[in-house]
Amino acid sequence: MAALSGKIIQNAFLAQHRPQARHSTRYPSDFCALDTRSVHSFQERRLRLAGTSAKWLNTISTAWISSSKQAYISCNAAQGSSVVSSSAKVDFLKLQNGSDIRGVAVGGVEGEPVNLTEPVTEAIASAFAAWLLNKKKADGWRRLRISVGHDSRISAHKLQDAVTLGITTAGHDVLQFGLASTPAMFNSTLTEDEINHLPVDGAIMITASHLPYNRNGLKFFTSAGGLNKADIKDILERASRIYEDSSHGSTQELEQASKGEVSNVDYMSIYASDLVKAVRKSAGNKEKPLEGLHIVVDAGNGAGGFFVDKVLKPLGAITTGSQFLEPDGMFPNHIPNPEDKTAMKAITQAVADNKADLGIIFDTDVDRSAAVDSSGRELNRNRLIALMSAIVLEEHPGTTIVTDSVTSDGLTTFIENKLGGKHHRFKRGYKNVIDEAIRLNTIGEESHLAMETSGHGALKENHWLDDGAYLMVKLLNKLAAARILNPNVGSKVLTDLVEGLEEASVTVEIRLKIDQNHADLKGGSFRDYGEAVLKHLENSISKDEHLCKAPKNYEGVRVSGYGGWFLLRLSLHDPVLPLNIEAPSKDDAIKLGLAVLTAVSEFPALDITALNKFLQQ
Ligand SMILES: O=P(O)(O)OC[C@H]1O[C@H](O)[C@H](O)[C@@H](O)[C@@H]1O
Repeated sequence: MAALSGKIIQNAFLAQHRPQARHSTRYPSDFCALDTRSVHSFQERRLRLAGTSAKWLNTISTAWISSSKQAYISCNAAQGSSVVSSSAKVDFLKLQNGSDIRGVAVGGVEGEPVNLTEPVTEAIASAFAAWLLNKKKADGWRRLRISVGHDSRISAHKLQDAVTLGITTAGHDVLQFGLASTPAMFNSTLTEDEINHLPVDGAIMITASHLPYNRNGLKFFTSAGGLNKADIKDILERASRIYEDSSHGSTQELEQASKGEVSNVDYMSIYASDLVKAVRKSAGNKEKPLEGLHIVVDAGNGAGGFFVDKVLKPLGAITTGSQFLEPDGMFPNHIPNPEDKTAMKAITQAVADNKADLGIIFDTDVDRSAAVDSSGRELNRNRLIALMSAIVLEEHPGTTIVTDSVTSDGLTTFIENKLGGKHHRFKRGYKNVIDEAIRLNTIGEESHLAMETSGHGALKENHWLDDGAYLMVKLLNKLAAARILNPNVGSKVLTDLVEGLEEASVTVEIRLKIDQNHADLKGGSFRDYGEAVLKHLENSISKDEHLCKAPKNYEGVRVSGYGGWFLLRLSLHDPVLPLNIEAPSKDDAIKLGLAVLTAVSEFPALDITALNKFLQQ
């Protein structure tokens, strides 16, 4: 292993810039105009590349980004990364966000310095290749094929170039997919297609999901699924060593550098055609099973626009009124997030304006989704889980549905009493939920669906891939099958499936921040502090006769009372204690909130302003 990663490290700083020369015509030739004969350290060479990228980004900005304000920010973006000094110390581990990598890729936002620079990204990509090679060491040294895709962010192209460089200089080949969805990237590790050199050994998606325009990140996949936290830590540690060691390159090493090839593949067409096939199959192989059905899509200017041209239209659906399909990394219309109220309002409005039968909304990288029925009823959060549970339980009676921790009591009753399934309410985090469903199957408890209220959902039949487009395809399958029997049915088929789901009239999430610099932490971590808050809350609850701790709970403190419930837990990533409350009335919600307030106000490092505000409303 040491020798293997040594080889990668060596190759990584033997960077030459040939891959750019092979890029598609999208790249202006001056982008590759680097003097590869002169010898520079790994970081210096990458800084020169960053400068060149700035020029390139300016050149393409009018095509890539529509408004002048956006073009200005894109220039800023490149400048932000090019000012990083080659001697700057980089804390790679700070870029870890659970099982993803996230950072600031665009400068200009106060207090948010760029930390996901091109040299850093390049080192991470080299490290992923080294990690992947190590995983496949049974095969011996060989050239890997890695697919690279990105969402619509304004830093997408410069990071794509950095990733490509990191992989090719390590001697491996890159398949560039361009604008792609996260699930499609995973899928490319499974697709059998010799002509397009598929499947790939690994895939990298450049995305920061719904986060603001200045962020970006990386997600990694192998055919076994998304990498876990430990893998990401391993990759970041390798990347740090690659970055640090880079100043030791020599002329001779540069001469010997092995370089991978770069090719462009229209993978989204391949991936989308599988979705089309799935819907046709559920409608007895009818060519246009959605003919006459009006479906509007809101891609939020992310990567989901393909769903209209490559999925819905071939299936015969009418898609007029679909909106925000064109990629725009400034997200000028709304945050591409099916949990966001403004985003849901936008798609609901589009359904109403167009008198559509169904609305579909995706997040930026299409691993999450939600729907709206023809009456404007939102099918997201608990309702979407209920709907998917109804579909999956028809196919697999009695199966266990694994969800995140903030799902409602009403959902449990619905799954268990109405649908005859089992609800396993686990932890927050899509990876946690998916891994738990996989674990249940390995210990003999059948589970076919893992879903979060955030709109992440994965099915066993789809390789446990959390794919927002596939979730919507499951809804389309249902519609297509129903229309075989009655060509006039619309989204009522779906709405009827969630009939009987009890919903609280008050649903709120309040996020309580922990001040990490507060003296009350006594030098300890925010996690320790948060745990202490939770312990204290648990004790105080046990003395309150109106409240009852949930008998089974996997994170935080979940309590029933006053006809509703609350959950206080530690955020997966941030120094925050999110508090979810659901209650039949505002009065009941306030009673639950007050029970929390009484316990947590003894912790001065906890900012309870948001809770007080809710209680005083
Ligand atoms: O714990 P929180 O701060 O609420 O964040 C929880 C969320 O974190 C990430 O965004 C994960 O991708 C989600 O799957 C998860 O739901």
